[in-house]
Amino acid sequence: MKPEGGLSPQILDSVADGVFTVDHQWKITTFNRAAEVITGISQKDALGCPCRDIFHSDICDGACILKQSIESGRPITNKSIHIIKPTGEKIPVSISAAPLKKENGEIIGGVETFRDMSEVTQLRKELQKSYNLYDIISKNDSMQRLFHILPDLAKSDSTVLILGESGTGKELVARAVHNLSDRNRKPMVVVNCGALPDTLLESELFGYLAGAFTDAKKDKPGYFARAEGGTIFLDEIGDVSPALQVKLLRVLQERTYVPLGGVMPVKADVRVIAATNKDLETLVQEAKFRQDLYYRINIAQVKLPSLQNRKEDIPLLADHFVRRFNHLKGRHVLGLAPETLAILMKYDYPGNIRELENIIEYAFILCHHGLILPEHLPEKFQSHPGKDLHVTGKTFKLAEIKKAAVLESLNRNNWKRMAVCRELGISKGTLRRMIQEYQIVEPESWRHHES
Ligand SMILES: Nc1ncnc2c1ncn2[C@@H]1O[C@H](COP(=O)(O)OP(=O)(O)OP(=O)(O)O)[C@@H](O)[C@H]1O
Repeated sequence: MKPEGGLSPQILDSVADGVFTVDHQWKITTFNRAAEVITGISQKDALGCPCRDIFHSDICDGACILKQSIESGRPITNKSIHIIKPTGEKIPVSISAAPLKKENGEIIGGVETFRDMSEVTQLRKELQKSYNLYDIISKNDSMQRLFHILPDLAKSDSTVLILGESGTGKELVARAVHNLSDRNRKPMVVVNCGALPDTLLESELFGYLAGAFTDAKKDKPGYFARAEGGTIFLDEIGDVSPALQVKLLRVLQERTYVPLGGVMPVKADVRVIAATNKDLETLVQEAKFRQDLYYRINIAQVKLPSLQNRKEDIPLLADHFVRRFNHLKGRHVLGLAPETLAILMKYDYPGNIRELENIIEYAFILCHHGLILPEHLPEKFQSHPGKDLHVTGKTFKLAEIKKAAVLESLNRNNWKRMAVCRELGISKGTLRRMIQEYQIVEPESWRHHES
């Protein structure tokens, strides 16, 4: 029998993709052979069931693509989601949805096709393994070369100098060198040399003995002592004063240092990794950085490219941060919508990877499930603030987006306003003003609840 909407079961069964149709009550009216194979549910059991009972997908609550397509009257293609089989197995699928129309144009339900992506996902995972070394993610050529040499560099025990703009992953690379080295059972101590005044930095690095100064009641070990047997990471080495540079040179040359207030040198079995976002050669020419120290630390040099120069990494890194924040915040955000990725690919990232990470963290404030859309990005990406935004072909006003975010959060949190403020990161006063401005009315059913 040919179901309403004109889809012939014989033709559908010869299609390799899963196909099903639903009526206005989301009850399944067609379910082809491939759908049976992918879901593990027979056509007999599926027909007449609400589609969410069959697919248990991560978008059934809230971000249903089929619903969006039926409501907008437009097809939606190639969205990646997961469905859950009766065995509990989670299957990655790529889905497309379209409204199902009668010949007179009346919408009578929807049709969805889905493709099993398990094999592709497995292959992608294997490929991604080669794009990942101790949480450093990159497919960029120069980074791939770095991945290749890093294990040998780590084992060599020599001093490493890491150069790169702020936020390019210098500390991450230092950690990988430490973890890949034979010192990995001992600590890696991180020192931000630019953050402390000179005298304090010296006592923090080398420690002091009781009586070294008025407040020194007892001996205090410094960072070098704490890193004994392990690694010290001297970040912002370009900011160290000339006086302290002499003392660092001594540690590197003689492997000893003298704590403040002491006379006897103490042995230091510590590997030094230094990093800077400054141009050390220029500092040497300007006599602001000692040449002999520069030669001592510049034995093995690692240069990290800016994100601007490895834009091919943006999709990988964005995916990585989505996974990380899903894990940290217990969410099920699916990833970036193609139009969001297009916006992020065009941006310059003066703050490099740290800035991309912050952008994704911000998007998690507004996006709770489904895909990260352009309106979830920080204000600077909203191309015409106050004017219309174009999202997936539909036109929204910025105010409409904010209203939708507030309304969605109120409903999600059962109109508990404190919870909404926490979720959206706004004050109670701001929420009150937004409710008034957007004329949001609390439904009758919640009035008697505490808010
Ligand atoms: N290649 C990468 N893959 C995954 N995450 C990265 C990568 N590079 C940097 N990050 C992340 O970006 C953030 C900044 O990295 P990191 O602190 O290592 O940069 P940095 O160059 O040391 O910055 P600064 O010079 O400001 O100290 C961290 O959260 C780090 O985990």
